[in-house]
Amino acid sequence: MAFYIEQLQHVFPGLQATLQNATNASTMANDTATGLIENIAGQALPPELSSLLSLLFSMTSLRDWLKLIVIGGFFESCRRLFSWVYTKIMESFYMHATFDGDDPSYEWMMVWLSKQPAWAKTRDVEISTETYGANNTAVIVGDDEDESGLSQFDSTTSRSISYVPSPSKTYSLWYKRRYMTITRTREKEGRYNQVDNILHVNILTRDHRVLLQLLKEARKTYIAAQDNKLSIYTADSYNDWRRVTSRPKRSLSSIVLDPGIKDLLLEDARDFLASKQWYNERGIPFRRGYLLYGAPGSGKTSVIHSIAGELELDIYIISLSRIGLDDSSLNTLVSNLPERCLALMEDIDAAFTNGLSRDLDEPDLDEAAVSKLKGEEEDLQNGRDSNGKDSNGNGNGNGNTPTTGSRVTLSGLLNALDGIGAQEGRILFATTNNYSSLDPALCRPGRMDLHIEFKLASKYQAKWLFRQFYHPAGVFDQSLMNDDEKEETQKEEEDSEGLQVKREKETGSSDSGYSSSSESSSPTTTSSPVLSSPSFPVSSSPQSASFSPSQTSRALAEKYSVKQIKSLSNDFAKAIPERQLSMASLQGYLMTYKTRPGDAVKNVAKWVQKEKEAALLRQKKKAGRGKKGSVKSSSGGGEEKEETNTKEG
Ligand SMILES: Nc1ncnc2c1ncn2[C@@H]1O[C@H](COP(=O)(O)OP(=O)(O)OP(=O)(O)O)[C@@H](O)[C@H]1O
Repeated sequence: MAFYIEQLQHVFPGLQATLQNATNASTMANDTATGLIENIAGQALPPELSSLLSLLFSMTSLRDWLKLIVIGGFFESCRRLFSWVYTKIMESFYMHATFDGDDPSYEWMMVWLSKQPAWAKTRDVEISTETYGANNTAVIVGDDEDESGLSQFDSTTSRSISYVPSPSKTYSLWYKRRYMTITRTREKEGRYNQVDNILHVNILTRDHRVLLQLLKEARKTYIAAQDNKLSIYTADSYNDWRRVTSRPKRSLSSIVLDPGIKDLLLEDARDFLASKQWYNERGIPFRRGYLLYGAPGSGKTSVIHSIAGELELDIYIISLSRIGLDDSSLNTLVSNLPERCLALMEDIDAAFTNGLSRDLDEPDLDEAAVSKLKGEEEDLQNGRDSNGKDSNGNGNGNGNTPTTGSRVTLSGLLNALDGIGAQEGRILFATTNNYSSLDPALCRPGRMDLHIEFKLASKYQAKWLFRQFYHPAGVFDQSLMNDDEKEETQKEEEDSEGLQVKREKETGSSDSGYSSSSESSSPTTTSSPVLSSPSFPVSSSPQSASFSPSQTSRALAEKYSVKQIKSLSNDFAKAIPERQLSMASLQGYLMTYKTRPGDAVKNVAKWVQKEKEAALLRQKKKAGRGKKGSVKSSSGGGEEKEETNTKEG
């Protein structure tokens, strides 16, 4: 204790001295301040103000604040100077490139980055179950197989989990021995604060060729990642094109049409794309339009999908019935199409006929078109006819008139298709089930140059669909056939054409399955033979055929040789009535016998019979409704008359 007291006595004088010094300093400062104030006051300040100032300066905390402001100001200036010097250095030694999320180049860069090892090793990540497009710019986690053989997907969403480096973080990597930093940011912009992704790339070089090389490489990587896929774009509510998905290309050989149609379409489109100069020299607008019309479920959308894949064109879906679409936004959309692309307008008649052929509860055509192009299994199982359309594409006939939210007028569409703003180099495909309702102005060459009719399935198509479906290699690839097989196939094709020519002579009408614009008559003068044909509706009802999930098991697949499949296909075709069922319904039927071609042939006659009966029933119902409707409209809404008519019916 005595020791501590002694120590305190030692320290105390020291403390006393320090305090004395501080007080002296403070008094000196006070004196200085007072002197300063007196000086100023002596010059101009009124006595009240000078006394206030002297009071303020006598407060030590204020002096400390002043010191802090001076020191803080100094450091802030240093920081700004450093940042200015840094920016100058960056500007003079680095190249800075910005990639906007809306631009395809952003996608190229993201795909390229996803292939860089540094991207996968990053430790600051954003986890998501998003697929980030089919190009997969994300690192996919956990699709290893567990013991049960199932992928370890997120059980609630059935999606795989993936990650991408977090936004607003800077990542560095080396590119061609150059240091490079990458920052992905998310910025809100526009009136509605829509989020925009931006990629900032800094490369330590002054050589523009490095950036160019990087871009080329990124584009190549993107194309390689796209291998066998095509991108599908739709317009968002701001009329900007957005890539909604990419789908695997569909091989053209998987679509069975009457001989010549696929070649005609593909060759024509190929020829068009290669003849830009020819068009320019003659002053003809470099655009080509195809109108595919006819029975629902006959392969119109599928063939467009395949052609886009063959020509390596992305598909841009223009939905004329989109809510909020008007003439000017349609014009903007069409003029914003890229130079080489395939624009698709599905059900072109629906926009002007208020859904003449569509069900009330049908989803937005935009969505419908995308999902159709996805080629979903569900779609395959039910056949296209599950959407409720009959073979004439006339919907459910319930008399209700669906309203579309679109405000596009015919003249607006005509202008968009070949007005001044219309994009050069684009290929337009339009489809309709109701050819006769189209305005001749819409169908004239220049807008729709080639009109191709898709009919209900012929025996030839039924046979080849069967072969494709059950061929052990998946697709009956004609290029892999030996000479004998090729000869046989050619004979079959000729027979098919011969049959058509014969029928043409008999009936005086062409049944070639397609007609070009030069052959086709105006839609107002002739109704499509298919649409007016009394064929029965083509509803595929998988339930109607005997079906149990276990029967479709691959494990139970019967083994058939190509020869057997061929012979079965002939029997199958014999049982299918000519031009009465859609290809989609045939496909739907075959789906119920996925691995049992023998049973498919055995039961086909029964199925056809059932389909006929169901179709007759539907036709009767429809006729009854038609009668009722016509009396209703002519009676001016008289309830009494309607009741009488129903009774009569
Ligand atoms: N000619 C065909 N060859 C092979 N499959 C076909 C053919 N026609 C239709 N399909 C099958 O039927 C389904 C529906 O076809 P798709 O959507 O192309 O018909 P669509 O004519 O466009 O019908 P819609 O007029 O109703 O739009 C697809 O799954 C497709 O595989």
